[in-house]
Amino acid sequence: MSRTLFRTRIKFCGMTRAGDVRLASELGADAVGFIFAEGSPRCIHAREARLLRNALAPLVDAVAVFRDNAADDVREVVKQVRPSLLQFHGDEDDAFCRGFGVPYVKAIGMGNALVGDAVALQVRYPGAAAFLFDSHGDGIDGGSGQAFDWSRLPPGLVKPVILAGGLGIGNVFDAVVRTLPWGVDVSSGVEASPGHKDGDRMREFVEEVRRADCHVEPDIEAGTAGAATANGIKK
Ligand SMILES: O=C(O)c1ccccc1NCC(=O)[C@H](O)[C@H](O)COP(=O)(O)O
Repeated sequence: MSRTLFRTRIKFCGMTRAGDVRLASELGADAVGFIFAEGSPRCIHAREARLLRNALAPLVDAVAVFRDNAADDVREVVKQVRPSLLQFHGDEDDAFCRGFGVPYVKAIGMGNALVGDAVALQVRYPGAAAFLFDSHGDGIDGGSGQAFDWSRLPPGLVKPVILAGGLGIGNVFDAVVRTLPWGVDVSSGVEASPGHKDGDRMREFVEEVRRADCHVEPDIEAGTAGAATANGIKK
């Protein structure tokens, strides 16, 4: 697809306030994330997420984020919140992730030394709708605000790639131009404090992603270097 016609998808994660959800919708975000991972400062109850979901505009996805939650917890969230996507950050296998009748995204922790190549990931998670690469692993948690080395993204993935981990106003332009992901996911980088988003940062983040979408590297346009992206989609 021509880069000029491509729009990098944006997910704002770790929502805890209806006003932030509403603003995300108005800014043109594609999705917001609700965290159900125990121990996260952004963790909310299914009942709260259900109310937050009602603040979401039509055509914006609600994503429910888990880390090794019990199947009953996931079922309860699916029932109450009706997310359009599930996102799994723990050691869940494909059978578990597929077991709820909702498409899922598998988060891959780039903090781990051994991530596996594209083939290994796709064989391990054949049901995944997309892979989200984040910085967690080796003592680092999801939503850490830490970036990883983007050159470690496994090339040749057929499924869409969502880039996460330490993105913010200062680096998301470079991140998009260098890795050409299907989408970007941010939490800490647009926050005033954990779970409380900063409206100005959210707006600037969207502007930076859109600026990157309009920025066509000559070598990418000519199809010489970097045209085949981490997610295998030529833009
Ligand atoms: O955000 C959390 O607190 C969290 C805790 C446990 C598992 C996942 C979590 N976040 C989910 C995410 O989608 C990403 O990790 C996040 O958007 C990227 O975080 P950040 O580096 O803060 O931008």
